[in-house]
Amino acid sequence: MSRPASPGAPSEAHNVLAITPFRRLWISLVLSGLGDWLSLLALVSLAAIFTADAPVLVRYLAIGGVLAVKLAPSVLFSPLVGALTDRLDRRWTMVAGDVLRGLLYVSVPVVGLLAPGFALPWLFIAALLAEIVELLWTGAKDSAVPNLVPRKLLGQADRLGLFTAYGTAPIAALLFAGLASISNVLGVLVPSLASPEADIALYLNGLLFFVAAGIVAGLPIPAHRSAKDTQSPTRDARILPAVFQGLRGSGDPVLLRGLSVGLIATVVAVGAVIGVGRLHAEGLGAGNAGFGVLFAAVLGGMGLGAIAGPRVLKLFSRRRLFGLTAVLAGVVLLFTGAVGDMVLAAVLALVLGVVAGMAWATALTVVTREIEDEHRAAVHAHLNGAARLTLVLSTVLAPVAAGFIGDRALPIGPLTYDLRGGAVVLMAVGLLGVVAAVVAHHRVNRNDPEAGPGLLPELFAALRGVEITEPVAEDDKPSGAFIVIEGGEGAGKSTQVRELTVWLRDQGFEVVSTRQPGATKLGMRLRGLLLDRENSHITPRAEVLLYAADKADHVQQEILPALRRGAVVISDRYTDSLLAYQGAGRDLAVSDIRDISTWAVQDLVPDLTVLLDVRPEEGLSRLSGPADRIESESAEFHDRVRKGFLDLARADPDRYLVLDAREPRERVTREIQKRVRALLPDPVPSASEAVTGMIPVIKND
Ligand SMILES: Nc1ncnc2c1ncn2[C@@H]1O[C@H](COP(=O)(O)OP(=O)(O)OP(=O)(O)O)[C@@H](O)[C@H]1O
Ligand SMILES: Cc1cn([C@H]2C[C@H](O)[C@@H](COP(=O)(O)O)O2)c(=O)[nH]c1=O
Repeated sequence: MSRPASPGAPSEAHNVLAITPFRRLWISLVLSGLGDWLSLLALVSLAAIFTADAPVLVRYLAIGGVLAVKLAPSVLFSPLVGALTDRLDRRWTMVAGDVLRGLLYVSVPVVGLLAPGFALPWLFIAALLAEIVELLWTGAKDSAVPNLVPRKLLGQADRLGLFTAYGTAPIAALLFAGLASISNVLGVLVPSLASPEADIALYLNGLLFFVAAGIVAGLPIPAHRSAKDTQSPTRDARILPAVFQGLRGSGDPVLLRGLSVGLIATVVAVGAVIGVGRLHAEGLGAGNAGFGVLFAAVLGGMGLGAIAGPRVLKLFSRRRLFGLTAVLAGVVLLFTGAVGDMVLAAVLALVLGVVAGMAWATALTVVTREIEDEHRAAVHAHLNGAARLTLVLSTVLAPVAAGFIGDRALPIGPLTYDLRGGAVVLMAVGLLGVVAAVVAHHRVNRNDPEAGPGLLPELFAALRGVEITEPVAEDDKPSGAFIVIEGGEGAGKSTQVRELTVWLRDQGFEVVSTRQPGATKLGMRLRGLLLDRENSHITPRAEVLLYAADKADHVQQEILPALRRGAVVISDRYTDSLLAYQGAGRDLAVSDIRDISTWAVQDLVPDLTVLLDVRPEEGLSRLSGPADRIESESAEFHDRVRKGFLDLARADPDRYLVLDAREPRERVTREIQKRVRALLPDPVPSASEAVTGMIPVIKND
């Protein structure tokens, strides 16, 4: 008799933390994550303390140097160590990595005590060595995870890993601020400590790493990667190629560039606070404790913003929300630099973190909703890489810039204003961030399918929880062009929608390619219902209404807004499918269905309908995969549908282009281009087909 698997068995678990070995690994990751962030804060503070009597330029350069040594290697070199760590024993690499890092961090205050003259150089050497060790440790950890977690839970483990890596930052910062605020007591209790808060933080750090090593030593991690091992998704992709290739790969480069610029602006704002935070807090009279609070505020705020982002203002366009939060981040940073009060600066840093986190989460929502499946992974990698790279650069360069600006006293009449380098950097980055975010906002919102009539009315309505619906005024005729590709199953509609979209975009037109059913959120659900073969019980009238509901939502939410902006909308199927499939195919009165569909689509008639005509047997034979509910209808049904389409075209020949879909697809494409060229308000000259830089504008007549 077979025994059921125990609830803790990896293959049975639904929550990755229910797997005991992974849970233990995770605890060790929390400890080493805390240690890592604590070491960053302590080393930056020590660099400031060791250079306390030096000119401000030297102090800022020392801080910039510590940040560069701590942050740059993991972003730039982590993909390179993957191959090396595959050859090392993973468990012992992690154990040795934790022990070595612990020893290196503990050595910094010890050397400071024994050889004060060598304290600063050793701080850099120890930090660099610890980062090199961390690279190997991370490689081993990434390839250990798939051994402890079944493949289906790797995504969950990856998300938890990311959450742990960043979530420990504000906790470590608060811990550091706590230690700093009792530094006087610590100094009295342990008089041998040169800089009590930083020294204690580094000793604590060592302890955290040693405990983490002890936990990992007991984990059942096979020594080497085996052929069947899945690679953990946490392993870093190469950042630079991801940044540049992702930018090229998207179907909507204007949107992607806008998202990149806006995100970079917010990330640079956060990096600037971290980079100049230590000496800025000192200028505000708060020292190490103030630095810890600023750090915790900005990174903790980011976490809160990232969680809150998808939940706030649900009725407000995500693209607009992204633009607004990016602009707000710049404005808040400007004030963070300008205020001369530590408490206010900390509150503003928290707000900055929240809006930056919201901008990040909102950008991801836009990508998930609007970037085509085949480009999405590349776009995610691009945004991730660009954000990490700019975070490191801005964190390192902000203190360098502040050092060169220096601290000055500006005489203003009888008063003097203390202008500190850190504050100037924060204000300048804030100002530049506002400009960059405004540009990003314009780019991202150029083709927003969700946007209401005006930003402020939409924002106020969303704040009140009311959705704004735009009435179609008589004189508010859409100015774009609406092209529909119709036909039976497998006629080549999607192929031709794709070709036409690329061709028109190359000519500089704004193109929205879409389909029925399934373009909106509701539409996707309806599509699932309508095409599921299990739903054989759907009655013909209900079917008409479900398809009509998809059309109503689609026209209101996507097609009309795009046409009003002047875009060319290309839809794979539209109302003629309803008339042909449900009217002719199901044998319902076509006139009834026409009334329902005209009402649903607010009388919107395409400027051109291309009918790709093919015998149903031939069209269906082109399709791969199991037939859906409609495809698996009888041959007679599909014959009636084909006849229904041809009857519609015959009744309105001016609006239709009927093409033989058995022709080679390139010829079909050329015929469609010929007809579309004549239709567009500013026709594309035949000679310009190879010219991609030309941007004809669709004008209002
Ligand atoms: N003119 C053509 N001649 C031969 N095959 C074609 C032609 N056009 C498209 N195809 C192929 O037929 C298959 C179906 O094409 P496509 O997905 O574009 O059809 P469709 O009409 O959108 O299908 P569906 O009814 O499922 O939406 C694809 O494999 C495509 O490559
Ligand atoms: C719009 C519309 C569609 N149908 C049918 C036609 C197809 O079988 C499916 C849609 O899937 P495809 O990917 O476009 O092939 O739905 C319909 O019966 N009525 C309609 O209005």
